[in-house]
Amino acid sequence: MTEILSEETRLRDEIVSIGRSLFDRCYTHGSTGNISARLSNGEILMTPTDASLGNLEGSTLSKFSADGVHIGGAKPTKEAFLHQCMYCERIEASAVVHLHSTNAVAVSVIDGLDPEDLLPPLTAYYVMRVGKLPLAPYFPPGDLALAEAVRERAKSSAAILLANHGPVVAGKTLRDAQHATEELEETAKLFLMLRSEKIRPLTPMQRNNLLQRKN
Ligand SMILES: O=C(CO)COP(=O)(O)O
Ligand SMILES: [Zn+2]
Repeated sequence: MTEILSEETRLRDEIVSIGRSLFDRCYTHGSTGNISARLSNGEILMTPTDASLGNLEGSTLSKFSADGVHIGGAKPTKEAFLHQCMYCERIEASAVVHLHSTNAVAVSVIDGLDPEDLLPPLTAYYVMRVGKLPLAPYFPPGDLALAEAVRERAKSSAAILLANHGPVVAGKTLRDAQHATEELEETAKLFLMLRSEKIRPLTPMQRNNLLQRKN
């Protein structure tokens, strides 16, 4: 019991500090984005709806039971079901980060990219932290159909880009999810910078080699 309580306290603190760090560095703005963390007993902490990630309070985070019932804290993010769908499909995950990071959102509105894998393997860290980035079709924020579209794609990818909206990323830890989301955003920025250049992404062999190592 004491162990669970201290794990929960640590995760509450970490959600607050990661939210502040992402917000302060403009990875999301206003009241956009949400963060969640799954405890080892299956309970899930989530950021409240309409909260700024720059200004969260550990004590008011929303809490869900392992079977998905809201059992405490403020009214949860409208994307609660989307986070739950990620956890259902990514059994290794104990954290999910969703942002409206500008460059990733820009990529999410470009027509004609491969919806199974939007970005080329520009760098080793992109392959190591993100790997593959499918597009989920547009549905309004908080719509159950959006969460279902994400669930489908989460079977084969821990990072998904929501069309005309933003990225959602699952990680083994909050730090992993944060770092993967940042890597995704920076790679989207590089991709946009290089759109008119002739580029030389990593080769399939270089990519596969990294995917086997993963660290
Ligand atoms: O990013 C968001 C919706 O997609 C923010 O919604 P919430 O304020 O409900 O978390
Ligand atoms: Zn959103």
